[in-house]
Amino acid sequence: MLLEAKHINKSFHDPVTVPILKDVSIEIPKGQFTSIVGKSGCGKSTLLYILSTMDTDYEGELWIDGTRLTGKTEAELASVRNEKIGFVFQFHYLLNEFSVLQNVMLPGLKLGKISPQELEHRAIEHLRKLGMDSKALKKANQLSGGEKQRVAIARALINDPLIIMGDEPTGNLDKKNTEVVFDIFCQLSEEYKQSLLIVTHDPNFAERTQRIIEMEDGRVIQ
Ligand SMILES: Nc1ncnc2c1ncn2[C@@H]1O[C@H](COP(=O)(O)OP(=O)(O)OP(=O)(O)O)[C@@H](O)[C@H]1O
Repeated sequence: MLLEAKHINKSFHDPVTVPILKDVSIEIPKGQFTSIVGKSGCGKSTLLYILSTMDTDYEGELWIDGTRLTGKTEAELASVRNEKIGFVFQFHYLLNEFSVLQNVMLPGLKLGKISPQELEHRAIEHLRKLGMDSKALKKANQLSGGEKQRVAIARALINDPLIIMGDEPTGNLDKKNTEVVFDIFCQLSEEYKQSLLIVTHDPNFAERTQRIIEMEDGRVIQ
C-alpha cells in the first residue's frame, strides 16, 4: 500500500470546536489514479493536507510507503515531502523571475541527490513529455495559465515522486486547458504508472480516474 490513513479525525477551533473530518480511513495502492470528490466544504482539501503531511494537527494515523508518519518531526516530514510527494496546486506558484527550466529543477536542487547536469537533463525530459521543452528558457511570467500549470506538473515530477497530489489543479483554468491538464494526468497514469491523488469538484475529470473517493460532511461515503 502506498498510502494509508487510519481513522483520521480533525476539528477546527474557531472559536468553538467544529469537527471537519470524521473517522476517515483510506488506502491507496501504488500506481492508482484516484480522485477525491464532494460538495464544497465537505473536507476534501483538509484531508489532502493531512495526507500530504503538510497538516499534522489531527487524530489518527498516516502511513506512506510503509512508514508511519504521524508523530514525526517537521524536519522528517519535510524530507518525506521532498523525496516522495509531488504537489500541484490550483495556483502554480512558479517563480516568475526564473526560467521554466530553473523552476522545474528547483525541488531537485533542494533535494541535492543528483548533479545539476543530470537534473537539467531530467527536467528537459519532463518538459518534453508535457510539450513544454520549447519554452524551457522562457521566464515563467511569459507563459499562459495552462502552460504554467504544465510546468508546475513537470516540477512536481522532478524528484520521481511516489505520488503526485493535486488540490483542484485545474480550478484556475479554462475548459480547453483543463482538458490538456486532465490528458496529462491520464498519460502519466497510463504510460508511466504514476500514482496520482487529485481533489476535484469536476465530475468529468473524476470519471476519468481509476477510483473515486466520494466525501460528504467530513466522511468518506463511497
Ligand atoms: N483554518 C480553518 N479554520 C476554520 N475552519 C476551516 C479552516 N479551513 C477549513 N475550514 C472549514 O472546514 C470545512 C472543510 O473545508 P475544506 O477546504 O477541506 O473543504 P473542501 O471540500 O476542500 O471545499 P472546496 O471544494 O470548497 O474547496 C469547511 O467548512 C471550512 O469552512
